[in-house]
Amino acid sequence: MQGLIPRPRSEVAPGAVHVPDWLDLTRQRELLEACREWSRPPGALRSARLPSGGVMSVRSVCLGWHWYPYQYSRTVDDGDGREVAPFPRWLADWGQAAVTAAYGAETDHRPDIALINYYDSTARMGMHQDRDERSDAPVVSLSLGTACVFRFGNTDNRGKPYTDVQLHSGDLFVFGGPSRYAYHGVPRTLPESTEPGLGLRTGRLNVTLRVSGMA
Ligand SMILES: O=C(O)CCC(=O)C(=O)O
Ligand SMILES: [Fe+2]
Repeated sequence: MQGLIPRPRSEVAPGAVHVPDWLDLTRQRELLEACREWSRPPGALRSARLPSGGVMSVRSVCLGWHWYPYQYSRTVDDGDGREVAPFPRWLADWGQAAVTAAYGAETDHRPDIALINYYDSTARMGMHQDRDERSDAPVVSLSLGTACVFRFGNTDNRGKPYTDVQLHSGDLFVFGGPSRYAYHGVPRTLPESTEPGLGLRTGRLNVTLRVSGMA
């Protein structure tokens, strides 16, 4: 939430940078509108099934490459088999600008995967590494709606040491370099904290932009 007290940017771990309020309300609304578009059937948000038999509590849709545990495909292999929706050029531009904002240096960062996750008030995400990409380029994360506790850990295991950060609507988080393969997760959302001007009544959206390293 773009409150009265500005929240400082912070480097949570080397290469892991939190930039509060990176997206102003106009940009947040644009991204929300796009998420709504991407979530419309046949795209439709779905809960991925884990090999363990469990079902993820977040609902998601992908652009560019379709992710399901634990691989990428050009087709929705765990659904109706259709081709994944294209990754738009403007979103790659946002990804590039995000990396520049986080690291303070121009880059030629060109993401080609977006994972859009929707969290209702009970959804969470266990500690995991993002390691199904064949590129060690940074991961860009954008948040909309309800805030959450984002747990950013270490590269060795799911446990401590970790740092809990609150991600609010409009916040950017980038993890790359030595933090690219750090474990991270969302232990809970904070449903009492919404962004009133956004137009998302409940829940949280998170969009991660990634480089597949695949052709
Ligand atoms: O929702 C978030 O902030 C993190 C999402 C995430 O870690 C993922 O999609 O791999
Ligand atoms: Fe992740």
